[in-house]
Amino acid sequence: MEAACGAALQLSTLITGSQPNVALEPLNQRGRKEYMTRRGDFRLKSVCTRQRRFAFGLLSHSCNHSHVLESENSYASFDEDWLLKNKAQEVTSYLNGRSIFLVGMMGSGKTTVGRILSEALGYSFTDSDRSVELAMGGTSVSQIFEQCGEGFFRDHESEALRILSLVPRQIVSTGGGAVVRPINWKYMRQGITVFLDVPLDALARRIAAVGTDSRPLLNFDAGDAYTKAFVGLFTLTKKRSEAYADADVTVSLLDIATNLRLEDVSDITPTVIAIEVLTQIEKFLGGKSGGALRLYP
Ligand SMILES: Nc1ncnc2c1ncn2[C@@H]1O[C@H](COP(=O)(O)OP(=O)(O)O)[C@@H](O)[C@H]1O
Ligand SMILES: O=C(O)C1=C[C@@H](OP(=O)(O)O)[C@@H](O)[C@H](O)C1
Repeated sequence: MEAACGAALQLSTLITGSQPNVALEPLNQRGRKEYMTRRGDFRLKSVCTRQRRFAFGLLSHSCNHSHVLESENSYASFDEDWLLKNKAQEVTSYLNGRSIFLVGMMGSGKTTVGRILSEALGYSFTDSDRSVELAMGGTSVSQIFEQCGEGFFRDHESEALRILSLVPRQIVSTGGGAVVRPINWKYMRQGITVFLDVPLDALARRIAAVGTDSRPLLNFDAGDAYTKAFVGLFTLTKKRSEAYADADVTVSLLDIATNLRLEDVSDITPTVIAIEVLTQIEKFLGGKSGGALRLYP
């Protein structure tokens, strides 16, 4: 590994992101939620297991369930995936091939949401951490930190982003610390930068669920997984919040939850977050900021 620390990056391996063929797996019990309007309010309710296709009263669905649309209560629901596809189609022309760089803290969903976006847009998906690992012959990020130090990892992360910035039509999930180096912004600004803003408590819960082993900056000796994650993320957030705010677009889970009248951001599915990413990008690029396919009023 000592030798590997000094080895030059194998640049050719850096741009081999996986292709957009990833199936969306439900992340919680609610899975594929459906959103219902009731006199303009949105409520979450599962009404039918088959595909529905309508939004806000513009009915065009293939489900015979009798309560999908009720004129008295103005019920209408739509399928998240259908909405995502339509939004992706709308945004494609505005993007004009530009890549999307997702930034945000560890656990903010850059990889999960990024894969969904790549599939919807027909873009390739690359995780910059995986690019660094590939360039280091498969050595994990944790091992690189342990054996070569954070500075070494950051140098290779910058090189990975430089190369990735040359490639159009891709979704890049960046490492949480990529925003701290100004040079990385130069690379990421070749595309559109999107900050996934997730409350600390939700981040810590997500990371605690999978453990801190693969995240060296959160892997302290003391405390349970949630406490380690929360304390580590809290410290890092203080140092990074200004940098994240430099992203072209911010997608705030708290804002989405407020608009959808959800009590807990954990109830927001990755697909809904992906839709909001596209909506905000469209707004940023001067599109019609939602138009007929808005997620909420
Ligand atoms: N919207 C979400 N709701 C619930 N869990 C999520 C959501 N997005 C991501 N997760 C989970 O959180 C963890 C971290 O997500 P990940 O996409 O790997 O984040 P990042 O790439 O930003 O570190 C994973 O276990 C993932 O399944
Ligand atoms: O926040 C950070 O400094 C880091 C985030 C990690 O990536 P994810 O954000 O994908 O977990 C990885 O790059 C490394 O452990 C450092």
